[in-house]
Amino acid sequence: MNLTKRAQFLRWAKQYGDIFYLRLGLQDVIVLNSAEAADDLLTTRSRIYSGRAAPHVAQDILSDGQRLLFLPYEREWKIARRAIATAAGPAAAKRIRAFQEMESRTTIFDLMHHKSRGPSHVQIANAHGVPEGHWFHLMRRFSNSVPMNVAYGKRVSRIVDNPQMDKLYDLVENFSRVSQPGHYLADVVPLLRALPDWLSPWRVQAKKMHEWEMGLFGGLLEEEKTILSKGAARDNFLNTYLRARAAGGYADAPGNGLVGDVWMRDKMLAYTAGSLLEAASDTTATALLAFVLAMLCNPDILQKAREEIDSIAGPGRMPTFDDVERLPYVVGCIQETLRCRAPVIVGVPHRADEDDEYRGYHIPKGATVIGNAWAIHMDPVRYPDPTAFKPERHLGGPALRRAGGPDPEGRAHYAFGFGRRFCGGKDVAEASLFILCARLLWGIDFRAPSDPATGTPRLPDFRGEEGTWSPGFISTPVPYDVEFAPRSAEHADTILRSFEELQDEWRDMGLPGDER
Ligand code: HEM
Repeated sequence: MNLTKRAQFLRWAKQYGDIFYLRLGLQDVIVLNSAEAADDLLTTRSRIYSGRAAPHVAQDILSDGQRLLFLPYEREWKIARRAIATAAGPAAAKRIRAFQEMESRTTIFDLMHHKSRGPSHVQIANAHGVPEGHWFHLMRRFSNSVPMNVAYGKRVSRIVDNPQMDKLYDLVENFSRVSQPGHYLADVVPLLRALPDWLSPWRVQAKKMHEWEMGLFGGLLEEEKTILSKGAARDNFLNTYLRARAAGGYADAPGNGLVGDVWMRDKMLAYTAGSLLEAASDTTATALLAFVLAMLCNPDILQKAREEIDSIAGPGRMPTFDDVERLPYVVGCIQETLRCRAPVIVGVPHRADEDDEYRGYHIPKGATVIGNAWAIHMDPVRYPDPTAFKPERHLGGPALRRAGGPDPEGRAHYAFGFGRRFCGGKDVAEASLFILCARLLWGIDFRAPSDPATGTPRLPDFRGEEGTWSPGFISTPVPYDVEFAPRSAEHADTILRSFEELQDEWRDMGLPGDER
């Protein structure tokens, strides 16, 4: 969604109240702008509102109907989602913490050594328009390495020359662009779908994009199958699934959809594993980049968060997951980042699968229903002074601080969505954010470079809109420069020692060490 449309949505929310109706082409669209309306429909009545209003070109052609995010609320989605829960649900998230802990040590080491390469590096734009050598890539490496490990048992060990990671970020950006409502006329005018290929360049283009996506997702599936054919049983989503499917009698299951009504066939499996990658990488990276910006724009809050960390961990010891209950203000900073700038800024649209009535309005079957996270997060009743960054809003006890879940009571924010379509990796995401943000605050001094002419920090405005955040489905900060350094010689020593020990730990796990 571009900036103008986003601003328009908020203006309409202010003008027309917490629920309004739009017509986009032939599509009925209902926008829910308050927590109450979104909870009432998307959570309490989730039996009706868990479908997806999938754009025809992005789902039926580009994804060949296999992308989890846009699957209708039917059998295929339930099977895929159950499989994801075993790999990234709350129980799995506890196991994944060990890997996140290790990757955070690498990232802290990388940040400590990061040097901006000066103005010339800005010329070489890498994946997603981020300059080569920019610190954004350090956060993206971390955010991509976690789901790479969950889905495929791999890790991203380099900070440059990661073709699979670059392609993934390109793929997410492309998908985010082409799945915008109305991007293709054929999305809103179904008659056009009957035209032959020679009159439908959009279809030919989308089929090519599908082949390009399968180059990544299908290639990763084939790699894992080859590993498995040599007898290697590994503890990752694909390997575990392929073994279970073989035990269920379907070692080979080419094609789309399900086999035996229970198992995903290959293409669906490739897309489901790929969904883990695409759902986890850019969202987590965006939250991390927004967190750093929020801290830089609010030095008093940064100072307070540091003091909390310093009160529990000295320079000789990094904070760990066991410290989470003792760091409520740091957790509050993370929650407040997600509230002020939810990465999926207006949420992923749901679909009404039946006719319904709500507060005297008729909601027709097939309507797109949007839980507008942005408007909910800017509601001055729920969040007084909503544009201000106030971590203390979230200090209301463990449930409120940690919540973000499908429970409508006491939620800190709605950045992870609604009801049965609620984010499939929320616990993994929260753990990634906690461990990296806590360690960043603990060990690294970070500041915006000063403008040589004025002497003031050169920084986009966290509360601004134009020029700070990218347009699109995922609203990420545009690249901004930061200078990083260890907070003290003792902190540097701890980070270095931990990084050196880590190399043996990677080897023991059969994973590549950090190539620096
Ligand atoms: C800060 C990080 C993240 C944010 C803000 C985020 C947010 C979201 C949102 C808003 C949705 C759509 C919910 C709805 O339709 O109401 C979603 C879906 C999903 N997320 Fe996340 N997510 C994050 C990280 C992750 C991670 C780390 C994983 C996996 C390890 C993950 C897996 C998924 C999956 C599989 C879905 C698809 C749900 C479906 O359509 O059934 N997400 N996420």
